[in-house]
Amino acid sequence: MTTLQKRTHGIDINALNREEKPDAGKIETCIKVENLELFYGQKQALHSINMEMPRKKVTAYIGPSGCGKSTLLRCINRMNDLVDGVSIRGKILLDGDDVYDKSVNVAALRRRVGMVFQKPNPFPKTIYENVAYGLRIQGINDRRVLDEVVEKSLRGAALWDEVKNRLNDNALGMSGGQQQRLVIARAIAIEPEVILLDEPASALDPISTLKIEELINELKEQYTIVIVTHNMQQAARVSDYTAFMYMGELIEFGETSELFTNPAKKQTEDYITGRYG
Ligand SMILES: Nc1ncnc2c1ncn2[C@@H]1O[C@H](COP(=O)(O)OP(=O)(O)OP(=O)(O)O)[C@@H](O)[C@H]1O
Repeated sequence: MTTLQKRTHGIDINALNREEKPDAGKIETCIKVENLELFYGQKQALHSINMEMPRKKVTAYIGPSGCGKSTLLRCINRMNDLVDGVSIRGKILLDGDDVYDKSVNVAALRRRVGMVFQKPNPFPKTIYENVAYGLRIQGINDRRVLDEVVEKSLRGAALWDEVKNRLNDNALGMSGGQQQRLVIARAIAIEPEVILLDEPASALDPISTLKIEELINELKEQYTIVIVTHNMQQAARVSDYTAFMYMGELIEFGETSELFTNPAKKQTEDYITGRYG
């Protein structure tokens, strides 16, 4: 083991040296970021970001507080459009089409790119209606269709067995970890292509965190996942690719196993070995 590996703060390097490299097989780009710059008013929060996130893989954004991780994540489904005074230059291509193109229907984009936030945000409705919500607003009210989607989505979010006998209970009565999986079920019910997770486990206890991490591992069979996390161990455990950001710049992007064991940049090494951040 190299000195660097010893210093990577408990990150299980052996787990990273997976036999199956993420690049085994064909890698297709799902999301391509080209020269992306973002300003909050006069303040520049993202500086010429370029990266390609592979399809059906997990990409993690890491970096110290305020480096722009959430800002970059929120560009992918244009959540930043809702912030006053934001201006954005550059492109984000989803399957080759620029999400910032004038012709893009933002509601349709957000159906393709679901999002889960740090704090679970179920609606004050039943468990069933939380999951059915996205279909209902598309005008789908056929009970058989809804039943099927609700069950499939709750199974997909590893929650079905825990809630199948209480689907009509209010979702606000669930534990935080269950609520977060419910919100993931709500996101997958409308069959998005991409799921954005903004620190999805930071408000949860260790067991719920583990469940979310296992779930992420299962979800990448079907979805392209981008996750913001403060927790480097979590990035190392759940992601195939990692982007290290610092002060609005993308410092390094690559396979997680490579970035954590053999970072190309001194700044990345300093961060993952805990010298700053
Ligand atoms: N709505 C906003 N208006 C103005 N400035 C903002 C806004 N949101 C974020 N910023 C600023 O943009 C920069 C990047 O913030 P962002 O939240 O993207 O960073 P982050 O890496 O996700 O941080 P954290 O890990 O603390 O959540 C920070 O300087 C922040 O203060």
